[in-house]
Amino acid sequence: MADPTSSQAFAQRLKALSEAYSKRLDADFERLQALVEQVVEDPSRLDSLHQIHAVLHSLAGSAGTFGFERLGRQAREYERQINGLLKQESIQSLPTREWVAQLQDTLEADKRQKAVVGLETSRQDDVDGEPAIWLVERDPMLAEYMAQQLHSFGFQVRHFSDAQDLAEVDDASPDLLLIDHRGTRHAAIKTNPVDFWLSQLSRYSCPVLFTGSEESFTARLQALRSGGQNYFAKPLDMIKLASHIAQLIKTKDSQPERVIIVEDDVELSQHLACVLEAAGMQVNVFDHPEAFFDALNDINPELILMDLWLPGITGAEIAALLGQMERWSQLPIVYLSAEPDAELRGQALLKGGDAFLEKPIDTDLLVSLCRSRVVRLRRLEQTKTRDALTGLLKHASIKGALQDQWQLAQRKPQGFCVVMLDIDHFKAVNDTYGHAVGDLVIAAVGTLLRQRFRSTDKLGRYGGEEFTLVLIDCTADHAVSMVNSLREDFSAIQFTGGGEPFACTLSAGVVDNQDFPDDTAESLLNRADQALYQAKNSGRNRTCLASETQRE
Ligand SMILES: Nc1nc2c(ncn2[C@@H]2O[C@H](COP(=O)(O)OP(=O)(O)OP(=O)(O)O)[C@@H](O)[C@H]2O)c(=O)[nH]1
Repeated sequence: MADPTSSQAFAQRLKALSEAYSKRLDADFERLQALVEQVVEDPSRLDSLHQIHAVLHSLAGSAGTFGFERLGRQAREYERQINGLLKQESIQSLPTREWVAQLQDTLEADKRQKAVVGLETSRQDDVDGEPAIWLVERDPMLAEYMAQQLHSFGFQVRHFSDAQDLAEVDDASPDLLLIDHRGTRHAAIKTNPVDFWLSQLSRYSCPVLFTGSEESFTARLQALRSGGQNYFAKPLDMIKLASHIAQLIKTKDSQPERVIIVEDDVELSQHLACVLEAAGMQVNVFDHPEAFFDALNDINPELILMDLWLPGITGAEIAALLGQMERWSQLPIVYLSAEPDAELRGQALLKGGDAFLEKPIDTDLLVSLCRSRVVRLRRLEQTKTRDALTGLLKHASIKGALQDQWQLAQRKPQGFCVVMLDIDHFKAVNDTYGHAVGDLVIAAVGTLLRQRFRSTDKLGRYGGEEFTLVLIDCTADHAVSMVNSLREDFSAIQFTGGGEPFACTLSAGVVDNQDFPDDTAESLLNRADQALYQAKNSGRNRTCLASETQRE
């Protein structure tokens, strides 16, 4: 583990933030105490009860995020009880002084054993080109905390303390909006929050995530109806949130859908290709099946649009042949047909295809059908090939991806690099802070990798705390510099376990396929591994290049 003092600026900032929040808690408690006294003296003071509710609501939302988890939970429970009283508009069972005393005790206990399991960072500098998140959060301290943490994953955060400030900004260019569902003083938020957000957000085309203080079905449904792609209840798990954001934002850089059209009407296929390419897809057209079968591996299609009647063969027969090949058996196939015979259509579907698109083809329908089928296929692939903790390719998949890349480079010379990465002294992280904190560290590597590299690169979790990258079209110099920048970012991330901040480092071994033209995929991987061990043996927290050490 890196010496935590190496991130002094961060530690100071974190400490200042934590102290400021503690002060705010003291002020909240004073206020709570005064309000409770008012209600005890005069039980008809519904206004005071409303204010108690507001203080508890704010505590419930923010305390957990700053590490006062039990305090947050207790405040949430009292908030729930007051909600019940407010609904009845009567103060039968008063919020007693005991509540405040209990909250105070919990606060002291949380302070004594502040077991923050979270992630903070010292990374402060804005970098051009980093995805921009616009954050609407009325609690300035929570906003600063969130911004700081998201920054470590390479996001620029612009903070708005109220949705109305957001409305005053002329451009609407964030990559993602992260909004507290109650993040405005506007009166409409109380009466019709869904309509309020729909009208506020109509000019944005980026993904929207909502945060909120309640974890309930209603809160989630409201966020969904307000245009949110997801909802995160406070206290926020910043690693999950950052990982989710990284996935959503990645779509900017995501690969085009790979579509094959098999159609003997050349004008029609060119027209369809033109429409799909204009929608950003990558299209290959074939007018006879042999060439199509030969090209499958290289194109690696995600959808086939198939004419039902081709010279000498039917589209349904091609679908049946594909179904027999393990690699292509799940590939979505859409028949292009003007076939009116329902029985024939039914038989074609039984042989393999998934759907029919009527000729003449409605181009809007064509685009949305292709897109939705590919999205579904990618999701399915994701669950089969991706490691749940990191979202990276699993062991067998990254090895398969390396093999595919190596084969491609045999046919069409292309430079690529293989990188083996390993977290330094990771056993000590597990031993000191527990397996759950270790998992967070592994997950953070996954998120950083997905954030830092292109979608064309292959990123995998080789096993445990070891990662394999296949960087396409990449020279050794470029790979080393990217890995070094990744290592630097990672070492700036400040984790905390058992209340104690700590940082981790990475070691890496890199090999360039062009330095070893006679190597197999397996031996390239071994060379990267040997280079990694050289990095470990020469002090860790560094990158070694195989060509420097192993050229025979
Ligand atoms: N938390 C967690 N730990 C894991 C996981 N997979 C493997 N590990 C642990 O990772 C640790 C790897 O430790 P070692 O191989 O000894 O290496 P190291 O401590 O990182 O030391 P160096 O690599 O030499 O710097 C072992 O303690 C494993 O139990 C996982 O999914 N989660």
